[in-house]
Amino acid sequence: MASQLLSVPSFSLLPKVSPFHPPLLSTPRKLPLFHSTTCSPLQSSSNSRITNLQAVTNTCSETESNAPTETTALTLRNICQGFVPEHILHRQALMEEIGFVFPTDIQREALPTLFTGRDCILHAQTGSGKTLTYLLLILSLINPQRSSVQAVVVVPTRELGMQVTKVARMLAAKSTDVEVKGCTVMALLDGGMLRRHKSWLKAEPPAIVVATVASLCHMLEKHILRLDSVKVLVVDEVDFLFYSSKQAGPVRKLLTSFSSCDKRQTVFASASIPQHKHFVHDCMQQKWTKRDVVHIHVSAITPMPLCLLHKFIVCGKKNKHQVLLALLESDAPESAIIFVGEQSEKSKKAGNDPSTTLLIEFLKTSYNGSLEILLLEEDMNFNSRAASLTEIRQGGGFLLVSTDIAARGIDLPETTHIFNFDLPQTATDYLHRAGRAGRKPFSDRKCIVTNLITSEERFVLQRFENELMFSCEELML
Ligand SMILES: Nc1ncnc2c1ncn2[C@@H]1O[C@H](COP(=O)(O)OP(=O)(O)OP(=O)(O)O)[C@@H](O)[C@H]1O
Repeated sequence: MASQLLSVPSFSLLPKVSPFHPPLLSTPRKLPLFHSTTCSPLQSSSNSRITNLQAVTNTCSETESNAPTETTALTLRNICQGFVPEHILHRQALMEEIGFVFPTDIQREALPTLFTGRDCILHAQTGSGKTLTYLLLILSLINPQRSSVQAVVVVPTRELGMQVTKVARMLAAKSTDVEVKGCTVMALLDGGMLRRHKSWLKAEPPAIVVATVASLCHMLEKHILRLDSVKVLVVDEVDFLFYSSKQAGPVRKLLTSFSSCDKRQTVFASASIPQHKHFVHDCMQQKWTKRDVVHIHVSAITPMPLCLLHKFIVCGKKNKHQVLLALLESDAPESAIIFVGEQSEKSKKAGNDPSTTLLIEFLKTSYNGSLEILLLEEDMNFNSRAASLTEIRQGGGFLLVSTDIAARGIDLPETTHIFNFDLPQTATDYLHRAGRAGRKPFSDRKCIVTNLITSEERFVLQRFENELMFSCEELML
């Protein structure tokens, strides 16, 4: 089994410097373009891999998962029965209304392992349902009768935290037909009202806390929150947090000083784990996880969803706005996100307007379509950021201009088009931006990612194509 998959080209995003381990290669490997057919949701995923590092004693060999062959009728309920409380599985909202009937590949591969209590690294494409995977584990472990924090989910941004909290509350809500206490979920996020949270934590600790790193560490350092009763600690977008100069230190402290890996189940999730073998090794060495951590890698040879079609158009910097307008008219997206690069410090100092502002102003005067134009960027205050996303969530039909703040984890399933008005900095950023579209796990619908580039940027896009193994079709002006 172990050797079978070793010949498959391994996907690995290579950052310039790894916070996990010194880089092995300084330049990205040029990989052949490789396409494979997507796994039907009901088939076992032939390109998924599960690595158990203890079993293979540091060789980082990868074994094909032994997913059952007769999975045709396997439902989420089948997988969760006996682990997740019946009243949650019974809830109409979970199974039918929301449409969570069949498991996605990562849910089918990971849940049985997670239910055994093993630490896991969930490594699967954007929009593949990693959130529901770890939330179902959490619901299988917590006791609503106990008044203590039993699960913590750490996220990189307030926006992602709000989204995860919403899903957790929906799943954990008190059932109407049975006498079972619902679980409380606290959102402990940057920009939140920490004073109110302090009183809440003292009066009646919630069972689940969804937190940004800074807010969580603040509460831990002030001894307002303790992790003694925590059974499961999830770090979502784990690579992003480890690469963030501000957040990496506090995350490590959280994993090793504020709590011990021996006393909790640890789950890491992301669609991109650069140099994942080193990362798994470091997880064990640094005691971020136990030594029998399992790396569950779904769609290892197709890092981006195959329902995404990638295009590019070469244009001059000066006519980018007009080209975008023409694309919006010709493509007529149902909902779209336009990603714009962050303003440089130099440009800020020179007193220039950020590109986001310029683009919003241009669209407001020139775009005649029916989509509502919205803005999301770091420099907005937290209330305006929340308002932008709330407006979006009330039904699609949006044209969201955003920096990379919307690139990680944000789930807007109505998004049909992504426009990279400015190219992202890295292939990993490309993967996450593109992955804001194509987020309906069982849909065949194609979504489009269009890159507006100058002729000098063509080689950068080609590098992304090689690293992420996709190909981009050229559009002519
Ligand atoms: N079993 C399922 N059946 C149908 N839809 C599902 C299922 N599981 C998850 N989804 C939906 O799929 C979408 C993507 O899920 P989710 O946000 O968890 O993706 P993700 O893997 O965390 O992506 P990312 O890496 O971008 O954060 C959500 O809208 C979610 O409701």
